[in-house]
Amino acid sequence: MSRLVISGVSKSFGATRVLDHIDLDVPDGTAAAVVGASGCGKTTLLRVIAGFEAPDTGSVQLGTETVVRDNVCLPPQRRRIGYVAQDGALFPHLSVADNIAYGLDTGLRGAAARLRRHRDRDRVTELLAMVSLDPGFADRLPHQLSGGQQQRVALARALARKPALMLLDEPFSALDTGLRATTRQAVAETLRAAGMTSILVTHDQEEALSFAEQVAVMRDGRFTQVGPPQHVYHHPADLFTAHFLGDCVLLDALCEADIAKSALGPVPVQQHAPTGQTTLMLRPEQLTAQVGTTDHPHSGTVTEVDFRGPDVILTIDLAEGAGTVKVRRTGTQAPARGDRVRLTIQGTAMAYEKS
Ligand SMILES: Nc1ncnc2c1ncn2[C@@H]1O[C@H](COP(=O)(O)OP(=O)(O)OP(=O)(O)O)[C@@H](O)[C@H]1O
Repeated sequence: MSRLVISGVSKSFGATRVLDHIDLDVPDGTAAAVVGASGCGKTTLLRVIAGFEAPDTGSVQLGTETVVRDNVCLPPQRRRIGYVAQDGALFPHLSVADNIAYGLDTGLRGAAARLRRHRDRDRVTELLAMVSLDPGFADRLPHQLSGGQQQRVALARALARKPALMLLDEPFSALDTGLRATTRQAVAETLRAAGMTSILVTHDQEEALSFAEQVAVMRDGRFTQVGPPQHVYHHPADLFTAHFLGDCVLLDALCEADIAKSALGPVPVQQHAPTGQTTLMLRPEQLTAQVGTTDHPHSGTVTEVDFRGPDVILTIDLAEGAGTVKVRRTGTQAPARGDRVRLTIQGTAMAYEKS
């Protein structure tokens, strides 16, 4: 069992509070992603879990073991936790096999260690297979691998100790877009196949949403929201979280009995939404723009077409100066600049009290 439960963890450096009452429950064998802007405290949280920093207050429980509470603080090497850093941190002078075998090291040195590593060769091959690397990579040096391959070796090294929990600190951020997505998928599959509990720290919302069963959005050392990716994306707790997780369409709306009336007509909103003047939030893919209707009340004019490959983002000026909205459309047969379009909303919107 390797459920991770973090309760009331706070940490200050001098007068600056970097973690402020953090609670997180990661069920056994699942992945959580902590996403937030640079400097919000993500790495510090991982360092507290790993044992490189002691929190001022709070507790960390891994499986049946309390690794931090009050005066108890297990040293990192006794925590059964693997850590993969942003740059992989492989030893440049050691081969791939020796880098991985280092993770298997039991403290033996010299000839005994060499003998041990030789015996561990089979395990190295097994670990390379786990991270989808050919056994032929074993004798290469890290600089003879691509960035994505290096990160897989780093993961294999961390897996070698069979940790109960894997911590991943922005492990894909140095990779270019294509490699990033494939490496992320490979790592997620490896961890899933191993049934390992994990936490990924990232500043990339798409990465967080695709990687984990649970996403925690961090702002200034606090979680603004923790929940399944689809829920936090479609029902963000506040406008900060909404903006952080993706593009937003914002409209003024009058809200009553969980229906909001805006320039685009009435739309259902979340249960127990605020009443009166609100700010309405939709995702751009919730709007459809149909060309050719000129006199419909919920129409507008396309003023910008931002081509992004698989889709385009249309900027549309609403009729009667009611504002501007952004609409996501597939790239084929998208409206052109100057087209008049009729707008309709799909699904439920989120209404927030006007700030
Ligand atoms: N040992 C330390 N001593 C003093 N301040 C620190 C220390 N470690 C981190 N900080 C500060 O704590 C804050 C949070 O740092 P942290 O590295 O946790 O942020 P982060 O969200 O991981 O950022 P990034 O995405 O840029 O890595 C920062 O303002 C940082 O300068």
